[in-house]
Amino acid sequence: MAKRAMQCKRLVVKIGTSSLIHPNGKVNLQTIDRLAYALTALNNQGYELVLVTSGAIGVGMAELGMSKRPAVIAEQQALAAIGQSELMTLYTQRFSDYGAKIGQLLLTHDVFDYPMNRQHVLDTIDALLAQQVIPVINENDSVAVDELDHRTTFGDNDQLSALVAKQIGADLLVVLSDIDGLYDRDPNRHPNAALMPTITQLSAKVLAAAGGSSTRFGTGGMVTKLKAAKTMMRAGKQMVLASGRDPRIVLQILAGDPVGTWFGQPKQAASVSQSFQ
Ligand SMILES: Nc1ncnc2c1ncn2[C@@H]1O[C@H](COP(=O)(O)OP(=O)(O)O)[C@@H](O)[C@H]1O
Ligand SMILES: N[C@@H](CCC(=O)OP(=O)(O)O)C(=O)O
Repeated sequence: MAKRAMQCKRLVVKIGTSSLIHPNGKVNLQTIDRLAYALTALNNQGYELVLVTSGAIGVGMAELGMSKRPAVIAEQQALAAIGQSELMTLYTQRFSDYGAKIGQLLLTHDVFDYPMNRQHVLDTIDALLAQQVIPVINENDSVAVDELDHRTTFGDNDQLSALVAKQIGADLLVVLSDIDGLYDRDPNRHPNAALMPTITQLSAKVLAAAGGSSTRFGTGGMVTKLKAAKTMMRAGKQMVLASGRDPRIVLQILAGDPVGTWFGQPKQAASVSQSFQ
């Protein structure tokens, strides 16, 4: 297969809990290390990038040796408070191993609804990027209760990452998940499911393919990832959904390797779809 034509200067990379935590509940240090390596490599090449990371609750559970996520919201928030600082410690260590600096932003989606708050966030991100510091974003879990229990249709890091990408004018959102792309059915439930490499329209068939999460640590499943794709496509931008098993895949994505599922507008797909002839 030929390469995809990826025109990109500014990108957002989102990684989900299920890529950061082993099935046994321990933190996946190799994934964090490889993510830090890949993003630092891109930073050094001159890309402007932002990391949106989940994992605060998962790392908090690992810290306390808990195997089951508590149902009580305040307990989840307490775990996020514990895990977020540990997560940032791990990122700070690993990024500094490769010579990159990072800065933390904890956001709620509604900051973008208020022009002054929005401007402050955008100014902060711009100032970090101007210093080649990589902004590392998570949802502010002690405030953003909606997302923790998914009682509302909005709010999770898949959609937050798309919102951030749109607001900062990123060309590309890369969503790293525990699955290597969008399938025509949930592959964890249907072994014969087929990967869909290129999506130019979120048709009823595509939307119907998306199920929820079937893992212990993930939350949104494919539904929130397609909502993120919709935000990017409407903004005229691209998204790639790929496996977070080895985050160095981001380097392959930017090199145009046809991995995962590419989402974009039909006119952008002209160059992309040639790769699948
Ligand atoms: N059509 C589909 N294609 C791929 N994955 C799907 C689909 N429908 C549901 N899923 C589920 O979505 C999961 C990924 O979402 P999630 O568990 O929230 O991961 P993350 O923590 O990476 O955000 C997959 O493991 C899979 O079980
Ligand atoms: N903000 C929460 C995670 C929310 C979330 O969207 O999780 P995921 O579905 O794993 O990307 C945390 O850091 O634990």
